[in-house]
Amino acid sequence: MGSPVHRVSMVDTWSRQVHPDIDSERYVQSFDVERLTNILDGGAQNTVLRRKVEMIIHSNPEFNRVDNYFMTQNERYQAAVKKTFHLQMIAQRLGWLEGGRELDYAYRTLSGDLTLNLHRVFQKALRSLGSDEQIAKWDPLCQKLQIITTYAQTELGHGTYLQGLETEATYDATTQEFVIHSPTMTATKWWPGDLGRTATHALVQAQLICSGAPQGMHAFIVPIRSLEDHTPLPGITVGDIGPKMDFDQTDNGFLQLDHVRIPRENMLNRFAQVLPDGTYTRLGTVQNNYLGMVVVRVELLLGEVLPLLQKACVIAMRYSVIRRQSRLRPRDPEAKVLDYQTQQQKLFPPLARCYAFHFLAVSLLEFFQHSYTAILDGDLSSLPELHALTSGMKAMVSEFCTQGAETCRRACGGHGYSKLSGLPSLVTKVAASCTYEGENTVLYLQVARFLVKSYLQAQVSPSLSQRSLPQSVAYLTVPDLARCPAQQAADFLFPELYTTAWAHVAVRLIKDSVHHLQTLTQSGADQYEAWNQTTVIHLRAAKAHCHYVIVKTFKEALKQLENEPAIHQVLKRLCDLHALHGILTNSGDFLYDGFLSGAQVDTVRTAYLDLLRLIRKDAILLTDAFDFTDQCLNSALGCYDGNVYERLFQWAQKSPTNTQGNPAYEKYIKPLLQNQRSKL
Ligand SMILES: CCCCCCC/C=C/C(=O)SCCNC(=O)CCNC(=O)[C@H](O)C(C)(C)COP(=O)(O)OP(=O)(O)OC[C@H]1O[C@@H](n2cnc3c(N)ncnc32)[C@H](O)[C@@H]1OP(=O)(O)O
Ligand SMILES: Cc1cc2nc3c(=O)[nH]c(=O)nc-3n(C[C@H](O)[C@H](O)[C@H](O)COP(=O)(O)OP(=O)(O)OC[C@H]3O[C@@H](n4cnc5c(N)ncnc54)[C@H](O)[C@@H]3O)c2cc1C
Repeated sequence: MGSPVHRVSMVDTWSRQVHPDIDSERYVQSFDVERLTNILDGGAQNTVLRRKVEMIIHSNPEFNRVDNYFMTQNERYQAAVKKTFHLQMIAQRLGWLEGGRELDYAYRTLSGDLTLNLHRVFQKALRSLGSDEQIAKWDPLCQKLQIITTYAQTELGHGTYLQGLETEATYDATTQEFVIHSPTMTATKWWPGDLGRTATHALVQAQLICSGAPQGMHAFIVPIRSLEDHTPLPGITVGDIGPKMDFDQTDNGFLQLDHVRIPRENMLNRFAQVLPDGTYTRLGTVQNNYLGMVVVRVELLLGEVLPLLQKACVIAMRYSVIRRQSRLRPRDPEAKVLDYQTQQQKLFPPLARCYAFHFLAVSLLEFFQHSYTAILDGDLSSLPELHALTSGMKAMVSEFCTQGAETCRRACGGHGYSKLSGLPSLVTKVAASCTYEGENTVLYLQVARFLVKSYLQAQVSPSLSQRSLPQSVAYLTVPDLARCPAQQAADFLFPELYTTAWAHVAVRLIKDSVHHLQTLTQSGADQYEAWNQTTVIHLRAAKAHCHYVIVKTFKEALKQLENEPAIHQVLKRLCDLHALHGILTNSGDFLYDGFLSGAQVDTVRTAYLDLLRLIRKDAILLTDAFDFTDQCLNSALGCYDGNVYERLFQWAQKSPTNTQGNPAYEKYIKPLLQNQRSKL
């Protein structure tokens, strides 16, 4: 078993006693929590390493985060720079490499406290879009922080529609340079992280113009600040975009370029290049230059988005066994709020999603690693499926993590509204993930486009396409059940059954979306108008497909755990809950064509409610298994020991509003009172 000491706060020396209400949740363990942590970490040796990294960080006062909630935007930024560079020094001393496990664990531990996230995005884009020589030149500079970089794609006028970007990169063959220019106000780069005050170089996505002809979006490395004193270079106007919903630690910035000249070698040229005389050559389509985004979408899920929901679940679950409110029976003591079925209904579906999304992200990463090397070598055959999968999964995971985090916040009642609970900042952070790296609706529609193509391919030659269709849509050719055979609640607890049910709904909705599209085009609408008039229908189909992929992946992950019965049992319950919750919240889609009857939906609900009861006894252990330290959670409600009220009270005392007197009294209240008194 894992040592609880590791998880207990090291900052609050007064609280060493674990609250009996949370202690009792850990008495009887129906599975080995430590083993589940190991599984989530990808092996026991990783757990050991992660904890070692956490110890190094937590024992270092430079990384203290207790004052975070009381800082201004400026203070947060400065603290983040300080911590980021301190971490880099530690990493250099201990030999932690970028991309290595130790630094990844350090980033996880300090998530939300560091800056230079876009420096890492730049590196991923460089490795995807740069030639081997370009990587060899720029990557070491990035690694040693000799240059600080950002990824500058979005403009004031365009974020989604990359073909609409206005920044120009015009090739001048006489000097063999590109002239990078923002021709309009709306061409101003807007949003890139680390740009406002920190970066020395930007990867600028711009429309390439060669011999007078536009060639679409390409990536250029542009120096923007002096390496001597960080002042903006000639032709560069740069600054911070101002207050945001969150991400105070990040200097999201703006950038205007006035005919800035860079050498020809600064265009990233793995997939396209400009020869000295201005001849342009390209491998495949211009969309290959979007590869950097695909990479980041995959890595975001496990690295950034999912931990936000996991943390929200840990906090809300722990608080819910400490918080006692009302009585279940008149003579009982007040009940833990987690014992109310409605509280379980709030918290257990997000908890189940934490696990579903974990196994999804692991499987997606495997698929990605498998196809990425081939793509870099010029074999682009897996790119359409990779793009569709990463787009869909990024959209669904961020959508449900955002929804789940807000549900957790509200499940904590009034205290969930206090920043000291940690929940508001989790909610506002995760909300951004629905927008950055591709706005979710837009990404779902990319999935829909892929589904329409795949469906049509499957129709042309079902037997041929059974072999040639990408694996994630192979189910489009599998003979479908018209009616669900399940009758009893227990029948719905077969992963094969509910995966088939989701496949049925996805196929029907995809077929329906294609039908509507074709009906409109046959009635005279052009293909673009027909597409727009059916996008609401396509969106639904894309979401059903994503549900199917996630349920199927969870089912397959369970299969790998069959030799660990206790863990298998508890995760199977979560998988069942996840799938059945999805059916219940989308029951119209299952009822529509009679796949399920009303009576069967009732039976699904019976099975689902039973699962809530079963999961209840393991709920705290299932969140303990995420193994976040108290420092990492930084929540007065979510600490391992459950001493919620003491901590909330103590933390509130640190507020400057309590420690710095009340200047408003001296300035406004006192004079008014004195004035009134003098008139009496
Ligand atoms: C601690 C927290 C850290 C937080 C860090 C946050 C950092 C955030 C960074 C950012 O946000 S960077 C900016 C991200 N921006 C985006 O993601 C933009 C979103 N837009 C797009 O991805 C694309 O423009 C689009 C929406 C996919 C559409 O592009 P376009 O209009 O050019 O293409 P289409 O006409 O729709 O499609 C043509 C063809 O190309 C295929 N395709 C599109 N994208 C890709 C891709 N990435 N990879 C491969 N293929 C792609 C598409 O499927 C079409 O194929 P066919 O159907 O014609 O076969
Ligand atoms: C916190 C944060 C950090 C960011 N960091 C960076 C960064 O480092 N670098 C960078 O380059 N960018 C960054 N961005 C920008 C981000 O990538 C874009 O905001 C995002 O891609 C969405 O684009 P947009 O803002 O143009 O939204 P829009 O596309 O204008 O979306 C507005 C609405 O229009 C809808 N819409 C748009 N197009 C379509 C369509 N074709 N069909 C149907 N509906 C459509 C959307 O669904 C949405 O409802 C960041 C943004 C945030 C919030």
